[in-house]
Amino acid sequence: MDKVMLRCFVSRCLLTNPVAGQTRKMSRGSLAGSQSSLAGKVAIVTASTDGIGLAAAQALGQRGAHVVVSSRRQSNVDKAVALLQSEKIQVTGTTCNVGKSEDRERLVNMTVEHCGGIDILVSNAAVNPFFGNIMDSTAAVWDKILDVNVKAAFLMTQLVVPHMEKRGGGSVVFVSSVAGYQPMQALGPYSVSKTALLGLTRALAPELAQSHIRVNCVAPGVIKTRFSQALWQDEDIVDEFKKQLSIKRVGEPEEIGGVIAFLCSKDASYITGETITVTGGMSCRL
Ligand SMILES: NC(=O)c1ccc[n+]([C@@H]2O[C@H](COP(=O)([O-])OP(=O)(O)OC[C@H]3O[C@@H](n4cnc5c(N)ncnc54)[C@H](O)[C@@H]3O)[C@@H](O)[C@H]2O)c1
Repeated sequence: MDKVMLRCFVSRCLLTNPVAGQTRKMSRGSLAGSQSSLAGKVAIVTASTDGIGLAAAQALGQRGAHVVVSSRRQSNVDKAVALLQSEKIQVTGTTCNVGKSEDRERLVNMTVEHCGGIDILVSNAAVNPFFGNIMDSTAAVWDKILDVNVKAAFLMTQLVVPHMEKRGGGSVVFVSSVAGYQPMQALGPYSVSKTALLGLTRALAPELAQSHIRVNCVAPGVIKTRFSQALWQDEDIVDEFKKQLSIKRVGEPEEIGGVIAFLCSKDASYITGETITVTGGMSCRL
C-alpha cells in the first residue's frame, strides 16, 4: 500500500470510527487488583433485587462501587438493600419501573443527589409477556417488550450520559441474551428485542467514545433465575440444552455478574461496542 492510500485508509477509519480516533491517555497501573477496583464509582443497576441484576450489584459492590439498586416493588428493594448491607456493600435503593419516564428520572436524580454522580449503568430489566408463535403476537405485546427491553435501555442511557460526562467518562452495560443471536422457539418478540440490544450497543459505542463512555453488552445463555425457571426446571429441556453446551450445566447469576463488573472496570478500558456471550459454550452467531 503506498503512502497516499495508507493515509486515506487511516483517515477513513478515524472518520467512521471515533473510538479509533480517541487519543485519551490511560494510566498504567499494576495488572493485579487495582485495575479491577471500582472504588469511588457509583453504579445504577436496573431490576437488581434478584437474579442477574442482584448478582451484578454484588459484583460491582464487592469491587468497591456504591451501587444503586432498584425494582418495581419497595419490599424487594428493602430485601436487596438489607442483603447487600450485610455483605458490607455500599448501597442505596429505590423503586423504579423502567418503562415509566418519571421513575427513570427519579432514579437518576436520586442517585446524583445521594451519591454525587454516576459512573456506571447496567441496564438489566426485561419482560417477556408472550410465549407462542410469533405470528400470533399482538401490537400490545410488541409495545410492552420493546418499551421495557429496548427503549428503556436507551432512555436510561440518555439520562445518565450527561452525568457520566461530568465525571470524565463512564461505562454502560446492556443485558441481552443468547436468544438475541438465535431466536428461541416460542420467544420470538423477546428474542428480537435482545437482538436490538446488540445493535444498540454498536450504535452508541462510537458516539459515546468521544465522551470516554464505553458501551458494552453481555448475552447470557440459560442462567438459573426466576425468569428462566420454566427452562431449567424441566429436565427434558435442560437435557436438550446441554447437547448444545460445552459446559454441561445451567449458569449461575454470579457468572454473569462478574463479567458485567469486568466490563465496567479498567481491565476493560479498551473494550467498547462489544457483546460478551456467557453461555457455557453455546454457539452464538448472527
Ligand atoms: N435467566 C436467564 O436464563 C437469562 C438468559 C439470558 C438473558 N437474561 C436476561 O437477564 C436479565 C435479568 O433476568 P434474570 O434472569 O435475572 O431474571 P429476573 O426475573 O430476576 O430479572 C428480570 C427483572 O426485570 C424486572 N422488570 C421487569 N419489568 C420491569 C420494569 N418495567 N421495570 C423494572 N424492572 C422490571 C423483573 O421484575 C425482574 O426482577 C434480563 O434482561 C433477561 O432478559 C436472562
